[in-house]
This record gives sequence, C-alpha cells and structure tokens, in this order.
Amino acid sequence: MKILTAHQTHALDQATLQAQGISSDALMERAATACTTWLLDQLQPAFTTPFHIFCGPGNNGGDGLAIARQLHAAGYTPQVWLLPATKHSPDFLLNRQRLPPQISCTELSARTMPALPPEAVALDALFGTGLSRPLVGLAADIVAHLNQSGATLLAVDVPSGLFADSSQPAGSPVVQARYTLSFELPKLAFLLPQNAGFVGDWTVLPIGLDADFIHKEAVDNHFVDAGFLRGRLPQRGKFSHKGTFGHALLLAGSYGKMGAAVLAARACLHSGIGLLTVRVPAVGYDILQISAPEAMVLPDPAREFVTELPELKPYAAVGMGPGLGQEASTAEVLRQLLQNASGRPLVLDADALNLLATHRELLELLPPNSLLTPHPKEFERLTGEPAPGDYHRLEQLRNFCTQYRCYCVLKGAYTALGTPDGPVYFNSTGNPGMASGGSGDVLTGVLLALRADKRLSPLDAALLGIFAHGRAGDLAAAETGQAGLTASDLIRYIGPALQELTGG
Ligand SMILES: NC(=O)C1=CN([C@@H]2O[C@H](COP(=O)(O)OP(=O)(O)OC[C@H]3O[C@@H](n4cnc5c(N)ncnc54)[C@H](OP(=O)(O)O)[C@@H]3O)[C@@H](O)[C@H]2O)[C@@H](O)CC1
Ligand SMILES: Nc1ncnc2c1ncn2[C@@H]1O[C@H](COP(=O)(O)OP(=O)(O)O)[C@@H](O)[C@H]1O
Ligand SMILES: [K+]
Repeated sequence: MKILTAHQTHALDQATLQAQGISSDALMERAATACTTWLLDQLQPAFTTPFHIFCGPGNNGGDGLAIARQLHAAGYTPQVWLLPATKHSPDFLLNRQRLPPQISCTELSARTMPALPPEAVALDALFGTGLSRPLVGLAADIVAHLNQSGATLLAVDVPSGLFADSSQPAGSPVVQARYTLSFELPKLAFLLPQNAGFVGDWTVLPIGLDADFIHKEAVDNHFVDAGFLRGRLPQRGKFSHKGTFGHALLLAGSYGKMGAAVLAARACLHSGIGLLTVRVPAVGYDILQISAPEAMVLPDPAREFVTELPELKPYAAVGMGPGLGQEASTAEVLRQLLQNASGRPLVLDADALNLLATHRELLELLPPNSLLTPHPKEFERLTGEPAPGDYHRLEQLRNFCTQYRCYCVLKGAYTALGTPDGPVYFNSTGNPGMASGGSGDVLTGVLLALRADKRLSPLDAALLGIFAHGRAGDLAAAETGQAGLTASDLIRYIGPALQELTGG
C-alpha cells in the first residue's frame, strides 16, 4: 500500500470525485458509512450506549455529523458537540442541515463541556488531514477533556492534533485515541513509535478512492502488507538442486555469544538456503556442529573471536555480525570482506554494524546494495548523531541509504526498510513478543538465505525476509503467547511464513 501525504490525500479525494463523477458529499457519506459499520460491527454497542460526537469545522467534522445521522437511523441516541468556528466547509454545512432535529446538537464552550461517563463512546471528528497548526484555546481544552475522561475514544481518520505526516511541537495537544479509523490508506504518523499513545489500534477502511490515481502517484513511503508480497517468492523448480539456491557464508559468534551464531545459522537453514558454511571462533566448533548439523563449520584459528576471512570464492552471499564481538582483528576481517566482496550480496548486523560505526572509514567501502540490519541504537551509532524524533530518524535512514547506496533495515515495530533510491517500506507483521534477545539474529539468517537466492532482487529479498520474520513471530505467538515467544520459536515458523508468500 502506498502512504500518501495529507496533501496527496486531498488530491486523491479530488481525483476520485472526477473519475467517478460523484459529489463530495457522496464521498463523505461513504466514509461515514464505513465508520458507522465498523463501529456497530466491532464494538457491538448496546442501544443505550452514550455516543458523543465532537465535530470540527471542516470535512472531518462533516464525517462526524454524517456518522451521527447514521447512528440515529440505526436506533442509537448520539449527541453532537460542535466546535465554534467562523468558517465551515460546504460539506460540513450540508451535513449540519441534514442532521435530524431529534439529535441533540450543542455548540461547545468552556462552560458546556459534556460529562463523559466511562461507558461513553466519544468520536473525535474535530480535525483530520486538514489540520494546519497545533491546537490551542478551546480545541486544546476539548482534547484535554476527552483524554482525561475515561470514555472510549475513537478518532475519525486521524486523532485530532496529530499531523498525518510531520511532527507536532512537543507537548501540543493530541487526542489519545483507543481506535483510529482511517480511510483507504494508512498515514505515516501511525507507524512511528512517538505516536503510539495517540493512534491506538488503527484500521484502514476502504471507501473506493480512485485506484488509478493511487497507482500513478509517486510516494516516499510504502506499507507492506500480505497482498503486496503474496506470490513474490518463486516456487522451487522440480529439477532444482542445492546449487540453485546458493551457498551462503555466515561469520558469527564469539566466546559467550555462540547462541547468536546458532540462531542465525538455523534461521538461514530454514529459509531455503542451498548450502551454509559458518565461520566461528574455534570455541564454537562443537556447538555449531551439534546444534546445526545441516551447516558446514569453518573454525577460525583463534579460539574466542573471528580473526580471518575465509576464501570467498564458493559463496553466493555473506552474512556477518551476530554475536561477533568487536575485536580489532574482527574489524580487519570486516574490512577485507568489504574490499573483496566482488559483487556478492552482504548482510551486516549487530557487531558488524558496531564495527562500521567505530571504524568509520569502513563505511566508504560498503559495496552497493549491501543490506544492513540495525536496531535504533545501532543505527544511531552508524549515523553518529542521535535523532531528536522519529521523523528525523526516518530522514536519516533515507539519507544514509542514498549516500551509501545500501538497503538498511531499521528494526522495531513497523520495521522500516530504507532503499538506495529513497523510498522507505514499512513492515506490517510482528509483535512485541519479538522484543527479546535473539530475534534480530534470526532475521539476519533469513535475509542471508534470501540474498543468496539469485532469483530475487535485493529489494524483494529484503521485503520478503522482513515480512516472513514478523509473520513467523505472529504465528509463533499464537502458540506460545507473546511473553513465551523465543527466537528459537520464530525459527520453527519461518518455513510456514515463507510458504504463504510463495507463488504458484
Ligand atoms: N480523501 C479522503 O480520505 C476523505 C476525507 N474525508 C474527511 O475529510 C477530512 C479532511 O477535511 P478538511 O480538509 O476539511 O480538513 P479538517 O481536518 O476537517 O480541518 C480543516 C478545518 O479545520 C481548520 N483548522 C485546521 N487546523 C486548525 C487548528 N489547529 N485550529 C483551528 N482550526 C483549524 C481549518 O481552517 P484553516 O486551516 O483554513 O484556518 C479548516 O477549517 C479527512 O480527515 C476526512 O475526515 C472524507 O470526508 C471523504 C474522503
Ligand atoms: N514491538 C515489536 N513489534 C514487532 N517486531 C518487533 C518488536 N520488537 C522487536 N521486534 C523485532 O524483533 C527483532 C529484534 O531485533 P534486535 O533488536 O536486533 O534483537 P537481538 O539483537 O536481541 O537479536 C527485529 O526484527 C524487530 O523488528
Ligand atoms: K479526528
């Protein structure tokens, strides 16, 4: 799915009206119907539920008025509260006129804030994508009143006060919604950790906006759902053999951190790799042979750290990093790898990234299309400067990837993949059960296997790997619960997750 800016969303609105020959109030009616249907289906409210609908002066408020009318028609008794304003959008005014007189409709003021009991459902239709500045005055007071009320808060399109695709000043008032019902496509703001407390559980409701416009519009950000990737992983041909899927080399592990090497190796083996060789320090030889018998092991001459790069000729792709440690001799191995990769895909994680950050001259040696998988702290080390907010970090990601012509996986909820040409792809799978040691090592193994598969482009390999890793987490958590989920559980579900993405 494409992620449009607020500006592009308005253009999409207009394109839809033109392409479909409908009036703007008809589109508003569709949007309102989608919300009302969701409300009744998902919340299954009793007819006695006190619905309070807070409407701003624009089309977001117009949506709220139409929802109020529809709830009334369905047998509910909504109350409407209007934010006073000097100008209103035409579709607000039309829906204000259409509001049946039986619906209580009150203009808000500092003295007329409604009491909201905990069983109330409050719809925030104050401001949507037309928000032009932070909220102050009465609007800010209403938001504060809603946030401290204890009622179930449901934001229409965007929580009021939240910009759809840029930061609001720290501390400016924003509705803290329990649910956000958005239209057609997700907003960038929903995917950033700094907004989790405002957006709550968000849902995108299809309202038939112009598919042709969406298809043609160039965007900076994408949201990767199952539909986007399904079928993109080619089936294994009947006469394929282990050479078809590539031979990968993994450099990982150090004394006390062999588990990271084991997890990455086992994940790679479960992700379709043809052959896997693992370079570990000598201390890891038995450990690897026993825990991953399908892998070949090339022990390093040194006991506790990797100090020598093997001959790269046999390998289709190389992964380096999990549990590696940051010895000077390991940094030298990384330098040699970067200099001698000769077009082989590289996947760099964990201490390989920390070594890049501390030996910054190595960054200049990064071969194009390298795939880096930092979590936010590792990414901060790579850029060398802290990010004051999530939007800033996103721009850093874009700049880093275009500067080094690399793919960079900024890990977390909605993992963001930066690409050499600029677009960022947000992943939709995964859950907080994956926030435990070893999950990232598993991702490295998955990505290594997919980068070794010559049938896949670098972009598809990265997108498929990130999605399947999160999906494996979701499948595993259904069995173990989130708290019980371990990195080893993830590995058991990578096969099924990849199978779901495999084309016919
Ligand atoms: N394409 C779609 O997906 C569809 C979209 N639809 C709906 O339309 C919504 C967008 O509607 P919209 O453009 O009328 O903007 P909206 O958010 O109602 O606010 C604008 C008004 O608020 C005012 N205002 C702004 N900031 C303010 C502030 N801080 N404090 C005070 N006032 C402020 C602003 O005034 P101004 O900035 O000009 O001073 C203007 O009067 C969208 O979110 C969705 O709900 C559906 O109906 C159909 C399909
Ligand atoms: N809340 C979350 N929701 C979805 N995925 C998550 C969440 N927390 C962590 N993950 C995923 O788990 C992995 C954790 O990686 P990382 O931090 O490198 O762990 P480790 O270094 O312990 O292996 C990443 O792929 C990340 O996207
Ligand atoms: K809103």
